[in-house]
Amino acid sequence: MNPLYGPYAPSSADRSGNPFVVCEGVSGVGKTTLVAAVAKRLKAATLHTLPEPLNPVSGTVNANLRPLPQFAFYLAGALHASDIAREASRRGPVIADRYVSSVVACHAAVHGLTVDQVTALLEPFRPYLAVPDITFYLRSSEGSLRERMRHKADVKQDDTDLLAVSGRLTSLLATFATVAESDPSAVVLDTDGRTPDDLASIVIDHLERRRA
Ligand SMILES: Nc1ncnc2c1ncn2[C@@H]1O[C@H](COP(=O)(O)OP(=O)(O)O)[C@@H](O)[C@H]1O
Ligand SMILES: Cc1cn([C@H]2C[C@H](O)[C@@H](COP(=O)(O)OP(=O)(O)O)O2)c(=O)[nH]c1=O
Repeated sequence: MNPLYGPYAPSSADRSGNPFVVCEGVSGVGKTTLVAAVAKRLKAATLHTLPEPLNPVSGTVNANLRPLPQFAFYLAGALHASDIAREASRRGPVIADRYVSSVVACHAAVHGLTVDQVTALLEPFRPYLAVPDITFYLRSSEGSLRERMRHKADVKQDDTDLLAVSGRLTSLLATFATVAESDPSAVVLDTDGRTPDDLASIVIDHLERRRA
């Protein structure tokens, strides 16, 4: 029996037709910039996975917890992000900078797990997780990524590791691709040679076509 009832049940989602949009991809690919550009044009609420109050302790958690408790920590972030998304989508569109796909893809890549194993662990919590209408998986060449990373604000240990730890970028690209393949909301967005504004127009076009 599904144990997510009573106090464990998700709050009712009266989204009034407001879209829940997600941007995914590796660090430095341009998620935060695109989320800000789309939010400005759509007057959408934004959220980030990991949300507050968990976000500031992620470095300590990554450094000190073994893989399973680390997963539980990021899962808590996704569950809380779902609550934030449900609440905000009562009032208007919502766009998220990372969400459940990042939890699966990052955790699998960092700990050398398969996407299937991490997905199985997540499965009992699915009924609680708000379902995105559309998830943009941002991609870029390694050259563009290195260039963007040089200018990125607030670079953390995971960001440095992405390009410094041997095989990390390759495995993250692979886990994101695997997650995208089984995501019915997935749209792959190539970002090379496109400005944040170009990309925001593409995102908004997709949303308008979905509504039509
Ligand atoms: N489409 C783009 N073309 C060129 N540079 C970009 C683009 N999108 C973002 N950037 C730049 O790349 C860097 C990383 O972007 P950011 O949005 O912080 O990435 P993420 O949130 O995916 O880590 C920033 O300096 C940003 O200005
Ligand atoms: C959401 C999530 C992020 N991460 C990692 C990915 C990022 O390298 C790092 C910080 O994410 P984030 O703050 O979104 O930074 P960025 O702007 O670099 O995308 O945390 C995980 O390892 N597991 C997760 O579940």
